[in-house]
Amino acid sequence: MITQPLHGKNRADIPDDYGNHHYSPYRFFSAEEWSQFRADTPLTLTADEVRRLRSLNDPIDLDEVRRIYLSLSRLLSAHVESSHLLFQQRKRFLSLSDESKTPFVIGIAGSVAVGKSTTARILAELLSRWPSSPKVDLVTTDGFLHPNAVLKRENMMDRKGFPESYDMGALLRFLSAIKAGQPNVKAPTYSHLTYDVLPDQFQVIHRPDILIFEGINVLQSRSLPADGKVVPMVSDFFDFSIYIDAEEALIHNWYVERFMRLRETAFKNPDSYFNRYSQVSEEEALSIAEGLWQNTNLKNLRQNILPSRPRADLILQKGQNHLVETVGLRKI
Ligand SMILES: Nc1ncnc2c1ncn2[C@@H]1O[C@H](COP(=O)(O)OP(=O)(O)O)[C@@H](O)[C@H]1O
Ligand SMILES: CC(C)(COP(=O)(O)O)[C@@H](O)C(=O)NCCC(=O)O
Repeated sequence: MITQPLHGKNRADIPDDYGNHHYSPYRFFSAEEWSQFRADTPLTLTADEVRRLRSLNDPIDLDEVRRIYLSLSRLLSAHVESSHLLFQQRKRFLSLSDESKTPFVIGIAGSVAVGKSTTARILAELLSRWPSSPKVDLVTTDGFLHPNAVLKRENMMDRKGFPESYDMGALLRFLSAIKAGQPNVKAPTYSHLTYDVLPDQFQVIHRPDILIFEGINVLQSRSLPADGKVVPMVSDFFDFSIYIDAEEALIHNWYVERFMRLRETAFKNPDSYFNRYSQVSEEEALSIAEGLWQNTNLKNLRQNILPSRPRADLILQKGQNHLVETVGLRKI
């Protein structure tokens, strides 16, 4: 783990597991250095609200919001403001009068169990409390998974989360409608309880100022189709993107710990897809969690998720206890 001050340093100067390149497109900061950039950004969340927003097994508290999220909120505020200015300038340049501003889209990527949902919810809440009171919506990509019936038919149940398990067409159409400023855009939803897409249940997104789009696949590129058609990537629709990172061994622990805690809580619900795992022995449950991690989530992390990290504008690198230790910001 990095202990020396990082301020202004290129990652290339620091020997670590990101590789020893001569040039790094990121500037890395320790959490303490990063926290200084909050300047006078006010803390608008209470300890209770943070507790309500965090996911199971995520110990984030007000200190972490102060250390990491206030600076991030300030940085995002600068990006949103400059995108408004650029929009106005382009409108003048093109002599347009009727074009209206479309949502600022923030993508959040990272492994299963790394804590994307907590980050997404904390950010959504902080951003919506800016003095300008922007309308902030949050959509997760799991709603765009193919239903279990399709995954089973295609023999892909152990590929849930892999690129082919999503309805990419629907996902790109959704983002395209959002960026086109369309009203009442429908996003499909997913239930972790039933482990399936919820048929006929949609989230309606009506012209937000900011959309946070969170999921393991949001920074992945698509392989070019054989017919040579040009297809957009999800990240083409992003104004800013964040990758939540941690060492494989830590995420592995978090996944298994969460599974064992869900066994004591959500899995006990008779409607839970995993209900049977609340009834097996602890040893058996551990081996099931281990199997899901090794055969699906770890493979996906190595093959598809981690390779998308270099596309992020910002990398939040977590250490023990889910706390962010290093922040990498892409150089402009
Ligand atoms: N089997 C499950 N039952 C209930 N909730 C779950 C289950 N798996 C994951 N979750 C919850 O779903 C959310 C998303 O989890 P995940 O996709 O692993 O991403 P992350 O941990 O990065 O937020 C988290 O809040 C997690 O606690
Ligand atoms: C639904 C998920 C793919 C996460 O999807 P996301 O919201 O990031 O698009 C993941 O929670 C999952 O179900 N993985 C499959 C293996 C497992 O049950 O852990």
